[in-house]
Amino acid sequence: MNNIPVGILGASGYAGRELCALVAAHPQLTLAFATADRRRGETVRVPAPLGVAGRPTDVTFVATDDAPLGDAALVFSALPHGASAEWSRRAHEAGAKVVDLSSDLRPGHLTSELLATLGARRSALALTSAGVSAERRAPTDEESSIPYGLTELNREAVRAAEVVANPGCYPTAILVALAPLARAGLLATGATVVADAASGVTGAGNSPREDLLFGEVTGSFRAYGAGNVHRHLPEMRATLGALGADVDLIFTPHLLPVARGILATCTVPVTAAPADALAVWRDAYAGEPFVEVVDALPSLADVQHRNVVRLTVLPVKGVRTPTLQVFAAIDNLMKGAAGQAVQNANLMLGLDETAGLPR
Ligand SMILES: NC(=O)C1=CN([C@@H]2O[C@H](COP(=O)(O)OP(=O)(O)OC[C@H]3O[C@@H](n4cnc5c(N)ncnc54)[C@H](OP(=O)(O)O)[C@@H]3O)[C@@H](O)[C@H]2O)C=CC1
Ligand SMILES: CC(=O)N[C@@H](CCC(=O)OP(=O)(O)O)C(=O)O
Repeated sequence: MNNIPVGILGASGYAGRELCALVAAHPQLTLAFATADRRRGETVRVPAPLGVAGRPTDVTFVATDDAPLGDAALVFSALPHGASAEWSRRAHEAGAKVVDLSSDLRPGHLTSELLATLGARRSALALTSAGVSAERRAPTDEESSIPYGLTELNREAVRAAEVVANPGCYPTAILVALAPLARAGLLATGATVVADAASGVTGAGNSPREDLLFGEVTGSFRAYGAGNVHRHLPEMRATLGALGADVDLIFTPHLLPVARGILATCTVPVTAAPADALAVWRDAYAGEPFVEVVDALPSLADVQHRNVVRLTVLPVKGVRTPTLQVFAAIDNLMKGAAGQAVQNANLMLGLDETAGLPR
């Protein structure tokens, strides 16, 4: 299958631009439309993604209202949360499969308020009445047919799906780091897992914000969303719960003065320290094309412009409770957003999962 038409909503944003580059260089996809409202009518030159053969391509933005949704076999929505779910519904009703990059459709984010707003979306996205009455919590599999698109954890559901909720960038790094422990039953009930993570500023999108000005960010480093209140906690809690872990998660994001990349350090008390801790991750991700389990501590330079999670694990010395530290690095725009969205789209369209993706 070649020349499969795909559309991109929010194509002028950071994630949308990355999607334009990946789609333009993809061997089997072709761009049906790319939307931007403030920059409607503008033509931009999109370079080929690093690590993927291809030439620069010109992309002309159309207004979101003018997007020919029905022309696309699959639509990526890289719109801000709040706006995205409604456009995902429209794209799906127009006949397209959908990968929604926002938090709107992720587990733990579907609220009764959002579901009420979406109204007709219920049947289109196969949510049952149980989902509509749900308060802020993860819908069960019976309530929602929208898989959480953390591909390595949910591959078969993604392959069969019409609509996929692409994960947040921090959860991609942290959940890939923690999932093998949850699956191996090594997380004690009630244990406290601490995840500290730092992200480059493209994680915040490209809408103007005073706290993201060069002068505010450069040469500095700070936490934000502190007090365990960040928007990504619900999807991480829901996913850990679905993997059988009953733990407390404390997550603190930090803003790093680089353009792209996330490094997450997860400190995890375990029921018993495995003799060869790294083997747990090597076994869990054997054969995974986009997970690199390595001996050395991963850095942002290792993963920038690549659709991978690179991780390692070390036992923590000098503490009474057996404890591991898992270090995971990703590119927030690639495995954390556009790359993983294309990985999911490849599966949904019956293509090779790795097609068009920089490793
Ligand atoms: N940046 C990242 O690392 C990650 C982002 N995401 C998610 O991906 C999505 C896109 O993120 P990002 O690219 O960073 O965001 P940006 O703010 O950089 O881009 C947002 C895009 O949406 C358009 N847009 C904004 N508001 C509306 C609206 N009300 N209706 C229609 N179009 C609108 C913007 O264009 P215009 O203003 O011209 O309309 C722009 O094209 C978000 O949901 C984000 O949460 C997920 C994981 C990681
Ligand atoms: C540095 C920065 O601000 N990062 C963003 C996360 C980006 C992301 O993953 O976004 P969504 O969950 O919105 O899709 C934040 O902390 O809100």
